Amino acid sequence: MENGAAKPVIVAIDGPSGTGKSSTSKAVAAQLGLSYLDTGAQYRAITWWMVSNGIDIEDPTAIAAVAAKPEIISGTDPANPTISVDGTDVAGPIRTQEVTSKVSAVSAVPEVRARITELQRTLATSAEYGIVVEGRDIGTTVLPDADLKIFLTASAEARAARRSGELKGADVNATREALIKRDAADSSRKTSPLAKADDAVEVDTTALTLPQVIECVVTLVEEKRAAK
Ligand SMILES: Nc1ncnc2c1ncn2[C@@H]1O[C@H](COP(=O)(O)OP(=O)(O)OP(=O)(O)O)[C@@H](O)[C@H]1O
Ligand SMILES: Nc1ccn([C@H]2C[C@H](O)[C@@H](COP(=O)(O)O)O2)c(=O)n1
Repeated sequence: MENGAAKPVIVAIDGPSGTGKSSTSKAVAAQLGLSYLDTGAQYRAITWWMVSNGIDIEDPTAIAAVAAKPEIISGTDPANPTISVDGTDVAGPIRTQEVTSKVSAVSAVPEVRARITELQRTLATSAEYGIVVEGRDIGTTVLPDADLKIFLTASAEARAARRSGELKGADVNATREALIKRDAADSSRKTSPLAKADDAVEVDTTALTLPQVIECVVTLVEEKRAAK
């Protein structure tokens, strides 16, 4: 891994669920010696905390009132990304069906977004060699001055097939409907919705293998680095 005197590079990778953001971002960051931040994990972590503390997920005012309480810490090593809430490792619990079904409602609350956005900007600006940050609003809101913005897409069918393979035997149609529902909620919220930045490079991953997507993004990052 060669970092030399390279200037830090900030890469924003956004897109709907199951388009390959986490797999691609982690691999690109590892290959180029950059930090990695999974912002979805942060929204899942705060959702897990709300559920664990009996906060009514249907009540945005109740969520807003306690949004500042949990201490969320993200580890940004792409070889070992971590996430903790008030000192507890929540990497497993944040992936449950319950958290997945509630995360869109919690992440739509402006006070939650303001809190998490601040954490994301702090991590991005402190990454010594640069960082790959993946999510839904990174290129549009969190890091509008990112050196490179990528927007990954894929057909709902391809995304559902990938997820069902991951969940071993999950029904593809039910998975597809759940993905579509979550994307619709994330795209239609008022504050900082899932959206492609005007200056993002769109990469349709439907017919690409994961190594092909990684290679494509690594090439784009290297071009940006060379031009810095
Ligand atoms: N191009 C690809 N071809 C085949 N499978 C892929 C491809 N990209 C990612 N995958 C697989 O699809 C699944 C979902 O990928 P990943 O978790 O990276 O997506 P994501 O966009 O981060 O999803 P989410 O937003 O829901 O967290 C994983 O099992 C991953 O290995
Ligand atoms: N920048 C982000 C990242 C994530 N979210 C919300 C919306 C997603 O449905 C949820 C979980 O993300 P995932 O783990 O599936 O990538 O978190 C967001 O609003 N903004």
